[in-house]
Formats: sequence, structure tokens, C-alpha cells
Amino acid sequence: MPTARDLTITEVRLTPILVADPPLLNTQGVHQPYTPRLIVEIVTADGTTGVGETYGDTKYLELARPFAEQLKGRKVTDVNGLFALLDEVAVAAARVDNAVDVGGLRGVQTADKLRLSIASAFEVACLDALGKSLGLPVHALLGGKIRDTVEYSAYLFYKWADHPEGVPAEKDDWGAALDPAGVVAQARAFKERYGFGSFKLKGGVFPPEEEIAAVRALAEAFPGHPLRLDPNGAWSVETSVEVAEAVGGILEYLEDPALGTPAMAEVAARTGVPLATNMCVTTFAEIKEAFTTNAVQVVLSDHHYWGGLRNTLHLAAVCRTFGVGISMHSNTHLGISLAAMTHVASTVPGLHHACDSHYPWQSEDVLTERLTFEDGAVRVSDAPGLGVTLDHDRLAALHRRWLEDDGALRDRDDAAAMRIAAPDWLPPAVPRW
Ligand SMILES: O=C([O-])C(=O)C[C@H](O)[C@@H](O)C(=O)[O-]
Ligand SMILES: [Mg+2]
Repeated sequence: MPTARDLTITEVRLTPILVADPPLLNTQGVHQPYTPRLIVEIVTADGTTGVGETYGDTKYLELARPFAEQLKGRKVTDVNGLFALLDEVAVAAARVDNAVDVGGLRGVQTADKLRLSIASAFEVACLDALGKSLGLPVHALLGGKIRDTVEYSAYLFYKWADHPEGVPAEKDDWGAALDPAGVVAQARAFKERYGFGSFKLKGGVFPPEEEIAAVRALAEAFPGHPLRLDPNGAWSVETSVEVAEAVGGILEYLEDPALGTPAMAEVAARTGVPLATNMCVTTFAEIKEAFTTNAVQVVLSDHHYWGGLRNTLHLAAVCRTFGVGISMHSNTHLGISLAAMTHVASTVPGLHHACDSHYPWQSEDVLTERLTFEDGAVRVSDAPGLGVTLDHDRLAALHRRWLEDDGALRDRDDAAAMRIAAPDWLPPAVPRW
């Protein structure tokens, strides 16, 4: 007879941390030297622990704390119940009224999206604990992997060599990338270190002509490799169409060239270039307009704000129904989230594009062993749960950094980080070009 397991949640630990981040440029500004993340641990009565990870900014912490309190006494098998609890977590109006999320780079901000961004970390932690308890990998709990490896793309950024002088920061070894030659050199380093075969350039930083030149240089240096360009909605429809005409033929897709579904629909109608998004379709409510106006051809899911791994599968099913492709978006994240992304991606049918991941930019992690890329892919773990182990010493050290911060870095603000180098900097009005 199998022994009964007690999967009642007895303890929930929330650990906010600050993680080193290089000076990566985007249309809003530059990444801070340290970025907030929240690590969630769930402990069950039989001593099983599950881990999850999500955004660590104050607005997420203030929701995660009351939510965590409600979980005690519930079972990790009650994953649907997590979502029923969400409505009970109050979101202050000031967090959503006219607010955009970090730097405006992840689409609308709604109370539900904030709540889902919290629930996702708890869902992952529950699935990790359940998998460990049953001796099954998370992908098995999602119906089973249909591929053994998940391919990722190199996430290229325009970048300074260092954070501004005098700003405490960890040194990175990527160097600067501020022109086509620098972007190609960065892509070569990504290929050499991790074997990536697809390249995405974060654009919206320099005038479109310069970014067109960088894409052309990439195409010349890496013939036949899929390329993407993502200016985070910084261009007008006219500029988007001009860029599409200039480099559409060498792009796998153009990502969020213009802001909002109507603008994306117009660009899509006027060009033959597939459009991807992690800005105009970031909630289920936005799907209908975008799909019925043919505004996007690929949705980049992100299990953090879509509300977890099972919601990602629901999104994938809707995309499949409408003949829209699916792949994955990424912000700064650690190995717990890379493991979660890899498990869910291994179960998604028709995943035809390499997923995004910031992970190579993160020199720090909270795991005993970093996840690795081979030929640009992460092997899907068959170990119980997510297949990762938390390093409590590392976690404590990164939490100490958070505790010692005076609050300046606890909320990611790319425009404020830019003002250290350019005091007059304000997030540019959109469209910027
Ligand atoms: O694909 C995207 O739009 C992103 O990854 C948005 C991110 O916020 C990225 O631009 C960043 O972290 O600078
Ligand atoms: Mg994007």
C-alpha cells in the first residue's frame, strides 16, 4: 500500500531579492544594476518544498503577502482553487489607474494581471511540490512533454560596457554593443557560449536606420539564422511599414513595432511580415480584437503575467484555434522560471519559434546548479518537480542585498537608471520615431 502523503500547505516563505543585471538598453532607458525578484517557497505537512519565482517590485510584494497567508491549510493539489482565491486579494486603485507596468514594456496593467503575476509563482511552487511528492516531473503533471529539449533564442541588447561610473554594480564580461559591429560581436559570443541559432535584437533604442543596419549585419554574419527585431512599440505605423519593407524579408518576425492592436493590425495589413507581440495581447481579454483583426501572427506568452503554466497551455490552445503561432517572452528571470518555462514549453504543440530568455544575462542565481543551454536549447528535466534545488545561502545573500538597499532599487525603473547617466532623460513619448 502506498503511504498517504499530507500535501497540506503549512508554511509559505516569500523572499524578495536583488539580482545583478547588466546595463541593457531599451526604449525606456537602461536596466538598473540590480533588479528585484521574488522567490516563493511552499512547504507541505510532509516536508515537501516547492519553489516559484516572479516579479519582486513593491506592488507585487504587497499582493503576495496577503495571498500567501490564505494558502496555509490548503493543499498543493488544489491548483484551481488558487485562482478562485485571487479575487479576494485587493489591488490598490493607484496601482492600476493610468498605470503601466515596468517601463511600459509588458502591455496593459490591470488588477487581474497583477494578481495573476503573483498567482503564477504559487502555481509553479504547488506543481513543483506536487511533482516532488509524486516523483513526477512538472511536465508530466501538464500532460507530458512532447519534446526533449526546448530551443531558446539569443536575446541581443544594445548595451553599455558598464553601468555609469560610481554606481555600485557587478562587472559583466559582455562589453559594449552600440552599433552593428557590436551587436554582431555580442551575437557571436551568444552563439559560442550557448549555441543559440536564433537571434532577437531589442530595438527602439536608436533611430530605425541604425537598427535596420544592425539587422542587416546580423543577416550577413549568420546567414539562414532566424532573426527578430523588437522596438517595444516605439515606431509609428509609417515607420513600422518602412522598416518592414527594408528588412522584413530577412526577419522571422517583427515584434511589437507599433503600440496597440489597431496600429499592429494596420502594419500587418500593409506588410507581409509576421508580427509577434508581448504588448498588445497580454491578457485573455485582449485576444478577440487582436485575432479578429489579424493584428498578430505570433503571441509571446509569459507564464508570469498570463497566470502560470496551465494558463499558458490554455492560451496556446486559443492561439491554435485561430491559427496564430505561440512562443515565449522573457524579462529578467532566474533558473526557477527558466525551468518552469522549459517544462511548459515542452508540452505545447506547434511551438515553431525559439523562446526568449534573459537567463544568459543573469550571472547570479538562487539554485545550487545553473541550468545550461546546449546548442541553444535546454534539456527538459525528468527529475521530480521542476528538477531544481534552491541554494539557501545564495538566496540569503541576495535577500541581504535587498534588505540593505535604501529602496532605490526595489522597484525596477529603467528611466530612473538612465537619468544617472542622462539627467534630463524621460521615457520617450510614443511613437518615438
Ligand atoms: O520582449 C520584450 O518586449 C521584453 O522582453 C521586454 C523587456 O522588458 C525587455 O525589453 C527588457 O527587460 O528590457
Ligand atoms: Mg517584446
